[in-house]
Amino acid sequence: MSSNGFHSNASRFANLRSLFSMFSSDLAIDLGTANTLVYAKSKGIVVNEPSIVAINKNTGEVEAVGKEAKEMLGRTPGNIVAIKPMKDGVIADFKVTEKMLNYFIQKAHNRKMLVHPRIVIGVPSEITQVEKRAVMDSAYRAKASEVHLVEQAMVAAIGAGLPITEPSGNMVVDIGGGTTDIAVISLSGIVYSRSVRMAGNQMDEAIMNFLKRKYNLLIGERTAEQIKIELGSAYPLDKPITMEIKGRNLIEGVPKTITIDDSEIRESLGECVATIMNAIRVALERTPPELSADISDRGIVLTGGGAMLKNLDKRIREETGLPVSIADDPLCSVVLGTGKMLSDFKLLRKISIE
Ligand SMILES: Nc1ncnc2c1ncn2[C@@H]1O[C@H](COP(=O)(O)OP(=O)(O)OP(=O)(O)O)[C@@H](O)[C@H]1O
Repeated sequence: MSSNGFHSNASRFANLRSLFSMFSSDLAIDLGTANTLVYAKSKGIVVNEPSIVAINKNTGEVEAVGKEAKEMLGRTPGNIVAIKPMKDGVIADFKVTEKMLNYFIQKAHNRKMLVHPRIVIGVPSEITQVEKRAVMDSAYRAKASEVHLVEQAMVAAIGAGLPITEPSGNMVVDIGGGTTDIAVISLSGIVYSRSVRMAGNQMDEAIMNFLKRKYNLLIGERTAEQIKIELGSAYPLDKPITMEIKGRNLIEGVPKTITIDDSEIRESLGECVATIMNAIRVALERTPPELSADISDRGIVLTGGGAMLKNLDKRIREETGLPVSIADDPLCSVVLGTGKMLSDFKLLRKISIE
């Protein structure tokens, strides 16, 4: 063979290989109520943005997605609406979810139009058949070649590094934006799982309602979330903290600033935290005794953004008497666990829920 022939064969091979890798750029997605994260095989997390889309009402065109759209939340002019297409962990607005998914998939692939990835998506455990279909159809329409669904709590446990393939009990509580997913896992199987529609978003709403009721102060969603993150807690703090809050007085109709402390916000979150505590208690009651013994040794692992609510771990420890730990990177546990499935098809087949 001439050296030219060799070179052209070699370069053809290289082209084929790069074409193949382009087509095999599989993705793992945590399609969350609050945030969508995308993990690309061999690259890691390539998208981590709020699940928000800004749409121009006149043209129907997407104006912005993710971080840029979040900036617009509550500040849009009349012709633009900022939409959160996911509610309670599932699709509330099919069309907008599809647009968002399509945008993030293109972004993950640097806008190479020809890519048809296999996609693994983490969904809440109590998702209905109709909701499952909707998630899958959105991914297929966003040009996926294959779509697999996995339970968020299962992949959160994998992402948090729990030894889920061993014959011993592991308990994970994933507190996201729309749902809290609780699971007891052993031998790669879910022994018990429950998804309650009580998580970060409902905490934001509780703060908004509390300030409206007690101080006649109207605040936006973004401010409520900031208050929760800075001041919110589930158990008394060692050092009390206060915060200045700006909003609109409902009676006078003018901007107003008030100062509140952590105890008031803890009180406003009381019902939300109690609902999560109750779901954990029920999960512990329904766990078979052998696995209960494992859990009392290993404890409960918390994942999801809500796991970072101040002293939530302490509150769960106090009320259950069990060891409680927070995953190293709670906001990324689901996508990291889902990402691991891209190179472990045997485990994926076992845990896939379609
Ligand atoms: N430090 C913090 N304290 C309390 N809550 C927090 C903190 N940081 C983030 N959060 C909350 O975590 C939530 C987002 O968590 P996450 O990204 O895990 O949810 P998600 O996957 O989008 O939702 P879901 O799993 O319900 O679909 C938001 O409600 C956010 O306000």
